[in-house]
Amino acid sequence: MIISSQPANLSGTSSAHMSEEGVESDCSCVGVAVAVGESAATTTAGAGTGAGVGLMMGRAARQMQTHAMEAEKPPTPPPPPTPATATTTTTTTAAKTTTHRASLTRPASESELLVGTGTSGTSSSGGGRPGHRKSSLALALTPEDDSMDVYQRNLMDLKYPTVLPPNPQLKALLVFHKSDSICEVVTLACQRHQLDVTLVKSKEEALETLHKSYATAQCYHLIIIDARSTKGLDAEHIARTIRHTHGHHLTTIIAVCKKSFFEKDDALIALLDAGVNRCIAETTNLTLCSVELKQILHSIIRPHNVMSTQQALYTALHRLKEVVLITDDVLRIQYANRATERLLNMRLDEIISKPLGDIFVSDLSTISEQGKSIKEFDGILMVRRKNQESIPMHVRVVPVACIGSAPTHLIFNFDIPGGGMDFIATLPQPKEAPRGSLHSVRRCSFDVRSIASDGLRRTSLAKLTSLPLEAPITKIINLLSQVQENCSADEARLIDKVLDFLKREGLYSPQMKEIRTDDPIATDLIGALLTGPSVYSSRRSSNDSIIRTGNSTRTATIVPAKMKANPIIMELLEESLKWDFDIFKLEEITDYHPLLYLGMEMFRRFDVFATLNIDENVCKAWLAVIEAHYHKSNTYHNSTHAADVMQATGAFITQLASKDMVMDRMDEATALIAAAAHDVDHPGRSSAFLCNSNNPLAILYNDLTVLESHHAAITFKLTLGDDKINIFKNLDKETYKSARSTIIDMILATEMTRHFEHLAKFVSVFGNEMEPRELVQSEEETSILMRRMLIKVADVSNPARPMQYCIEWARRIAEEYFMQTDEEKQRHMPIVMPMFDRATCSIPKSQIGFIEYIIQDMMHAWDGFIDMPELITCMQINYSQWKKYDEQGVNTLADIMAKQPPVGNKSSSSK
Ligand SMILES: Nc1ncnc2c1ncn2[C@@H]1O[C@@H]2COP(=O)(O)O[C@H]2[C@H]1O
Repeated sequence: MIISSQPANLSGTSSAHMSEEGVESDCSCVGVAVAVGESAATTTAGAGTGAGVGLMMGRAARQMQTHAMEAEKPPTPPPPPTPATATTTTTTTAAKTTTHRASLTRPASESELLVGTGTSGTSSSGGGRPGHRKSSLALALTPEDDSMDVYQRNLMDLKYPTVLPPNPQLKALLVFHKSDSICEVVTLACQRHQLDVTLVKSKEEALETLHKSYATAQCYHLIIIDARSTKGLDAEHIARTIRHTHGHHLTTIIAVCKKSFFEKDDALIALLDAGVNRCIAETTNLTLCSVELKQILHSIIRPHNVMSTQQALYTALHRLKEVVLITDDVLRIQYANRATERLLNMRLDEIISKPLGDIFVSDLSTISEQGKSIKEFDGILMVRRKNQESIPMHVRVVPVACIGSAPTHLIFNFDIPGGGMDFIATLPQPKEAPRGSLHSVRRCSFDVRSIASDGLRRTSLAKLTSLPLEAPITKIINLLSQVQENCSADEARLIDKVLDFLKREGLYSPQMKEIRTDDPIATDLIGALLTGPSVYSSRRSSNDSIIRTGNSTRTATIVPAKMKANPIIMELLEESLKWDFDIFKLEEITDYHPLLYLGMEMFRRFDVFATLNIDENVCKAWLAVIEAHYHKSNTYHNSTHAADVMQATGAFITQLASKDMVMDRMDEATALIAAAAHDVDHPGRSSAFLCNSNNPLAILYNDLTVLESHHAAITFKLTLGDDKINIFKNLDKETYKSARSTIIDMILATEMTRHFEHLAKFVSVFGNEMEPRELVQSEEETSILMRRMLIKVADVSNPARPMQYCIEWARRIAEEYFMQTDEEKQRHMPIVMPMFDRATCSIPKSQIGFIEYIIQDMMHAWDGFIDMPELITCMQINYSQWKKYDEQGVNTLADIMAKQPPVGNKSSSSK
């Protein structure tokens, strides 16, 4: 006695709604996968577009037209089953039990076998070798009889080739609490049908075995659970759990129940509801059990295999470049492939279930009439796209009967009159993975063979695919390509654009075109800051001479200045962590040694002496030497700027700590050291200038990150070059290595050509709702991003300082730019920022541009992270002030300075 479940276990695939008749009908009209020429078999997702039609038609359809109706004839009936003989069933040793093997591999006795063979199914007949399945063709083409000669006969009968379903060695997992006689009979029945049997005794063991089988892609096709009593095993629970286990939603589950269960249906229905496909009654009769099992193999497991073949065909159809639409007999759209979406410029949900009349301008009555009389249509129809544009299409309509003789579906196959596919070319192209990505190479493995005529190329591509290399960007591109498989035409187009950008070089590099071209100051300044020096190289004049900058022989002559215990300095330094700290006053009262004083204060506050395990005097000497290597003649890039950046760094570290984002002591120390040294030996000219003048530094660093490379290198050259100033000398090797790497990374991060790259990365990690630690980045990677942003913001924080300081910094940088322009003019060099000409420059405009393009977003991102609203407030006040000056025509340095109250006692460097 058997109670069958609904074939609910088939749901979840697009083939779910197919009747078996539908499946059989399919065999007459496939061929798409071959026509598409893509690796359909590798893609299982995406084909399930919701169509409930078991019919296919593609390029092959054209040639098939004349045979189409023939194809609708019922398939050739399979020959009757061949009676099995006793001698054909002596193959029970096939089973490879992995668990409790000893109890299962007992060969069946002759008598048992004789009893069991009378009515058993046929697939084990024919002398099949133990553990070896017969030709897959047999199962595929002759569902009721798998002997080779029958297969050949049927193949001859088939007008159109079919796709063979997979035919793996079937594996059965038996979950029996104990190996009693029932368990033995089930085992023997399985072995009789050449199933590879594994026996387990508990739910845990069963799930572990299933997990392993999934992990090794060796899933079980059949699971038989002992459901006779809930004492040993809770079959209902096991079935439910299995259904929720990865890879087992389609596995066939059988429950062996007590005979008495079949008298009241509650228990059986509960089992079926839990995901069991069929309940069978316990029996010690091997024949009965074997027949039950054979029926299960035929009625459940084989259809699953056939269904999986349909999935491959759906995938092929989905990828087809030709437009294929399938309607039901009343012309409601049941299926549309992706080419249809592109043609109509509509999403699938806008197409499916709609009356066909919605997309055709032409009268369709002829088609439906002809459909009823089972004739084909071949002619021109006007198709209406989403934008109401009408286009003529050559349409072929083939009626298909799935059940009975009346057509149940109509297959529409479109192309352009005259065969020109130019129209399609103007639409978004099929979603191929970007060229060059490993994904594209993998997906197009068939194409590789056909396109690459020379074997060498083929081999190298094949090698490429097997390399375990995949950049994160490739992963992103692959993921997006996967998304494209199933999205609407509009979304696919957008993703195309995204992919286009992702494939470009310099992902995070700013694009000049985004800068307003009618704003020459912004164009000049931002262009000079954000683009590499190469843009200027073509403008280099031939008579440029090599100049030497800096003085790298100062080390020996530096004598650390005696620090005066000046109460005014000490009082000022009390405020050294405040955002409105007066760095210019410190510059003045320390006699232009702000870095030494501020540096010592910061080192003391953040316990750097202890962290580096170094004497205070070494630190003092180090600061003095570093300060001495800042050029006093620079109006902006002097040691006051270094002290200012160090002060901002200290303020940020303090704020981070107050927000429970404490940096470790070494990170604090390295951040302060990097800040102090980040512009050391700056020549007061930009990298572009150095490149244009063939400066030795530009030659040394190949025009790349010239100044920042120099600042980092000279920092270590000076530090390691003199034991008296070597602040790292007591660090162990590993700690030193890591500290050095952090300092170099931070100094290099101040290079403005990579400004947007750093900002974008920071925002993508910290601007996210998720906790940074939940993102792909490691903790170390996120802390690197944070440190880079910290020093960058500190470096260009001057527009977010209180207004009088902001204006003074603007004056200093403008003056330094002017001096560069002066020299460029004088030496007939390319002028990097022509607008920074002291005679004509508008300082407010330059500051407005600088804030708008560089500072604003960064400050908001940083404030969002660190929570220092005073940065934003100051920046906004300054911005309004610059706007006001601009409106008032207060442009030159002189005009602006005339409006300011005195700041400190201006030095020669700040005049
Ligand atoms: N207020 C400002 N106005 C214009 N440019 C600035 C200003 N502050 C900093 N900069 C530029 O930003 C750059 C940051 O890196 P540098 O310190 O090498 O050089 C800096 C200057 O070129």
